[in-house]
Amino acid sequence: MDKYLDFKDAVASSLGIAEVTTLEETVHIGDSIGRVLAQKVICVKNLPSFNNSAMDGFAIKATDAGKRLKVLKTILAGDSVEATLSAGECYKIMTGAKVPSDADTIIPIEDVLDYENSEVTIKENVVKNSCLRFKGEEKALGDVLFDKGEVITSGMVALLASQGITMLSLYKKLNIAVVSTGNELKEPWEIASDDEIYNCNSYAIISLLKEKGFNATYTGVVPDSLEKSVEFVNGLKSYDLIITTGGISMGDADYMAEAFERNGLEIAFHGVNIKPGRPIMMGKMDNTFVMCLPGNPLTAMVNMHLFAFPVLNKLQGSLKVFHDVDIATNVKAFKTKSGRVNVVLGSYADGKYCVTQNNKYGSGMISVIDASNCILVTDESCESISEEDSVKIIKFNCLYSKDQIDLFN
Ligand SMILES: Nc1nc2c(c(=O)[nH]1)N[C@H]1C(S)=C(S)[C@@H](COP(=O)(O)OP(=O)(O)OC[C@H]3O[C@@H](n4cnc5c(N)ncnc54)[C@H](O)[C@@H]3O)O[C@H]1N2
Ligand code: MOO
Repeated sequence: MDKYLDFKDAVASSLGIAEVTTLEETVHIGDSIGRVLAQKVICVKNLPSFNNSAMDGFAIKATDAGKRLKVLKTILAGDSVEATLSAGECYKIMTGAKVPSDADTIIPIEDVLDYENSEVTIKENVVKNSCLRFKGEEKALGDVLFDKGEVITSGMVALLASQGITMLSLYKKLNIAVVSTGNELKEPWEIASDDEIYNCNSYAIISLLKEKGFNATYTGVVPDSLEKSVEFVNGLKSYDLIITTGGISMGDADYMAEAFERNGLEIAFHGVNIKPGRPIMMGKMDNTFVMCLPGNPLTAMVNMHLFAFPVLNKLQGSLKVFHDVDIATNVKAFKTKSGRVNVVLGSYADGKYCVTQNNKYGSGMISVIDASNCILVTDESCESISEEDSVKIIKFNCLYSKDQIDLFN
């Protein structure tokens, strides 16, 4: 960790080595929400698949405008119909019902002049084809509905179901190991003395991964021993991704970098010119992506939001890799230290961003993560953000974008 890498280079480098998972599985559309498509989806049923009425009313020929017509029959949604109109006739028709080929216009029931004894008078001004939905006008056979890499939304499920498509090829969910390090850690269900602390990182990270649609397995705490760390890491090689916290800085018990290197890790970077998160390390060990985050709880969570999710999105096969930002008005001025990238915790509501604790908090703190719902990133030249400044923020529950957006303020 001799030289700290530029933030943008670190992001580019981590995304550069992240390869989309190759494993796929077939999943029912009912269980597909938030998952990533591993196939293209082509339109197999015209949408709509027959000409139909958009309103309850009368199906007429536009040339019969102004005439009094006999209502030949009533067509309900689902009825099969044949063209049987004679001169001076029309159909009564319901929303969604098939329009016979001898009618070209629908007049809503509230727009006819009078309707009694199976006869109806049509107004003079009639626009041909009005209130008629044409076969294939929305999507036609052979159209590409979705590309590989789209993340399934409820709107997509509606379209898939409307096509009679129930089973999808999706990328298998990544197999993620979440690891903590350090002899000082006790699990939350154990008794911790005053000299010991509870492991909060693993539980927080797994919860955050779940919030964003990923699954993860907690694989335990690596003790402060190089030998044991090497052995522990060796046992994690079947995972697609390993996320560790702690043991990655310069302390006497910081063994993570060496333990992974001894297991064949190719380091993409170790140390980034950013606060919090300076000691972060990423790399690849054969086909396993490795993220070693600093142990400070605030740093670990902020690094997850900023560094981890773009990589996770790419590994999972999503086309939407990059953070989407929201624009907010800053309500309270605050200072940042120039010469490095800063990640500033804050709260967003009603179009406004408010910095957490005047940006005066330590990386070891835990409560400030809960007191915030977004981050803001400042570049190396930034020394302060003023009241009323328009700022770019990344919400903890942000969406992701296909395009890389400049995050800096
Ligand atoms: N001489 C230097 N010292 C430090 C530097 C540096 O550049 N030079 N960097 C500092 C920065 S920045 C950070 S961040 C920390 C990160 O250090 P590590 O990643 O090695 O983390 P640890 O030392 O193992 O732990 C730090 C802190 O976090 C607590 N921790 C660790 N794991 C958990 C967990 N699962 N749940 C709750 N808390 C955890 C741990 O007890 C420590 O208090 O290094 C600075 N030092
Ligand atoms: O990454 Mo550390 O948390 O900057 O103190």
